[in-house]
Amino acid sequence: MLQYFSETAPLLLVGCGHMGRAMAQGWLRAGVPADHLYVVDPQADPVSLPGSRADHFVASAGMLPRGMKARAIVMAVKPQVMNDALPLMAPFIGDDTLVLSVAAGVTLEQMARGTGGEGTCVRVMPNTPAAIGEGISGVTAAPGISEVDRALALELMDATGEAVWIEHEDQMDAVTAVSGSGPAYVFYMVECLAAAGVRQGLPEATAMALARQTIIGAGHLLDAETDLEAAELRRRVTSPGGTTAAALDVLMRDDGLGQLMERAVAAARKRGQELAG
Ligand SMILES: NC(=O)C1=CN([C@@H]2O[C@H](COP(=O)(O)OP(=O)(O)OC[C@H]3O[C@@H](n4cnc5c(N)ncnc54)[C@H](OP(=O)(O)O)[C@@H]3O)[C@@H](O)[C@H]2O)C=CC1
Ligand SMILES: O=C(O)[C@@H]1CCC=N1
Repeated sequence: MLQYFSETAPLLLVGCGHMGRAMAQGWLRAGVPADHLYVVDPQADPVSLPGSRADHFVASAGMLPRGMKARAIVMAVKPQVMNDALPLMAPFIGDDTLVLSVAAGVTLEQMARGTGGEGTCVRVMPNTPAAIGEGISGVTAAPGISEVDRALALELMDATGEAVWIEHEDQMDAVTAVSGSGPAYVFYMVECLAAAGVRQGLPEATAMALARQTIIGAGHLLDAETDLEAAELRRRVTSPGGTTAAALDVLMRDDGLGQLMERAVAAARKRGQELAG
């Protein structure tokens, strides 16, 4: 990825909140030199991004070096401010510039309107485990994107974990609902499991320690056992007639977790569609 950027054709991050910072950490870890990374954010706090250059953090686009054309601009602002934020980037978009948006719901068409049709738009849906190189992103663009730009978009997101190309943009709201929002479902699972432990008589701290490490350990096991499906790992916990079977009888019934997850993911996807503007 190093070959794509330079001081005069840098990587420009717009919005360095939870998601923007998580990605920038991944890029710096992947070897993007701090000299080749600029950040625009009203909060502009380089301390939050170790390894970055303080003088490359600016509070507004107007404070970026004049005449600079970015090789890639990654828009990580809220969907609701995208229509205002995109036109401000126009001076930094050249023929060669890739404009990526990670905003839920924001479509390629909306991006093209915001950039005035300049540059090449790419829509991405990452997730926050990107901060530790364990993210997964869905990436899509109009069919005419060049091989080089497609490779750059995938490499940018690969640097934060894995990246998968999504052929049809209309699947991006489903990607958002599964993997973009997904980490929150897992963290809520920790909260619910701990709360259930407390209800069964465990001290709060003990219940949280048990729930937390159970999710961490299960995730690592899933990662380590690459040949085994999640369903097989589940079966290996489940002794016939045992305790897990009793719990799964509750979770797997018709109105159980499967149905609840289906409704939750459908709600997230619908909200993504509503955020398009
Ligand atoms: N959080 C997540 O897990 C994921 C988020 N996303 C997407 O990432 C985007 C950002 O979300 P998230 O990081 O959670 O939000 P945050 O609010 O944490 O970060 C957004 C940042 O952008 C700043 N900002 C606002 N306007 C501008 C502007 N015009 N120029 C530059 N910076 C600006 C905000 O500053 P201020 O606070 O002062 O407004 C804030 O620091 C959203 O579009 C979301 O859909 C995608 C996948 C996962
Ligand atoms: O909640 C949201 O809208 C964003 C998009 C995916 C995760 N967070």
